[in-house]
Amino acid sequence: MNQTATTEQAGTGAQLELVDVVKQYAGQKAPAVGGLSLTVEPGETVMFVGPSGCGKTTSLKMINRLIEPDSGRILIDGEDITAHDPTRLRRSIGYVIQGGGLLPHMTVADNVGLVPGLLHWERDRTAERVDELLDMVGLDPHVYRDRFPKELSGGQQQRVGVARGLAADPPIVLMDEPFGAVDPITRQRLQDELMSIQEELRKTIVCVTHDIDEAIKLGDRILILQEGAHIAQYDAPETILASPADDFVADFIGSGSKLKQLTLQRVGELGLSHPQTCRVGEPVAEVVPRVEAAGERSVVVLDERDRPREWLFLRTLAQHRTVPAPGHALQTVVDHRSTLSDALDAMLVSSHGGAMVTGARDRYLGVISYDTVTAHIQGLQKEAL
Ligand SMILES: Nc1ncnc2c1ncn2[C@@H]1O[C@H](COP(=O)(O)OP(=O)(O)OP(=O)(O)O)[C@@H](O)[C@H]1O
Repeated sequence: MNQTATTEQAGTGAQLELVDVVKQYAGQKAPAVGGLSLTVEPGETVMFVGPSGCGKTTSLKMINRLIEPDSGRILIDGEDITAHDPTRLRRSIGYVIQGGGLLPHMTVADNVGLVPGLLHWERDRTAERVDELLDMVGLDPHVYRDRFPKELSGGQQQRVGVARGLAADPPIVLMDEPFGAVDPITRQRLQDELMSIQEELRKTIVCVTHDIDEAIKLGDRILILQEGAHIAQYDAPETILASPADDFVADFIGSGSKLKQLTLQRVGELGLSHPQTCRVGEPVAEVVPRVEAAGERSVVVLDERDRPREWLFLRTLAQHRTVPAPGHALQTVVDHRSTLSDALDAMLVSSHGGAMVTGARDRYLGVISYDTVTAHIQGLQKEAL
């Protein structure tokens, strides 16, 4: 394990239980949430999906009492939190919203350190935690901690929002359409990052989304709700795809569920190849013979923290004396927990017929080739016949 992960290892998730929770807004004929009961196990990620207005957000916000339930009980590790002081409760549950919800007049560090500050953490401890979290969500603390939200891209703001939700190491994190406001490629990167963070932290995460593919990708279980927050199905994605409980669920997940298997299959489950690598700053005169001796025409460039920075043809590399550090962001990198459909997207912009694959903290693991993915898809298609 890496050196910065020590403080989070204790922070595993708590069990969350809703028992017959009801909410009816004034002036509404029927309850928005008409008696919802469910259990989320410690460390589990549960995705809430369902048609617009079915009560997803209301259900989520009752968990941290941003909305007060009319009746029912909400238990964290068996303890009824409806009796708790709501402000204290909200500090103990992480909350991530669309766009990040950052306070514009506060720096990135102050935004992330907000809840630790309210909990009276020592300043040094907060500062250390802020840097650790920025690093975890893929933002270099030295570059970003003193910036203001308006100096960040939408994806970066959302990353800060995720860091803020995790700052006080809460056992439960609620997310409301966390990646709804960013473009598809950024969204995919953020989803990948969340998966690798979750692999490390095992928080209990409840996340509302409109996107069934996102639910399939991120969820250990998916809660499909009908109007009034009535449960249509609550199961693992594989089960929902293979055996939808009824026509409502079948319609909701849509056609092409074989294709959705692609959304389920992870890059890390297929074989990776291991082409030659080199380091930023290494003399090109040493790299080229090594790569040529291996019979290869290109080389993966890693930085000092083992992160892939570039995938270069030798003819391009030969124009330099030392291996250069590219300034641009890479499109052809996928997390090992990314889905095959994400990998295919990344490969479409690659001239190497593949994508570089990373593990925890963006460390390089190997390369997945277009041929491996297409052979796998053909296998799936044969099985489906
Ligand atoms: N403050 C409110 N006052 C009155 N009715 C409300 C209020 N908030 C939500 N509702 C109603 O309660 C029902 C559930 O709303 P909720 O926002 O929980 O649904 P949702 O599934 O999250 O919807 P969406 O997917 O569109 O965000 C809807 O009929 C909505 O119109």
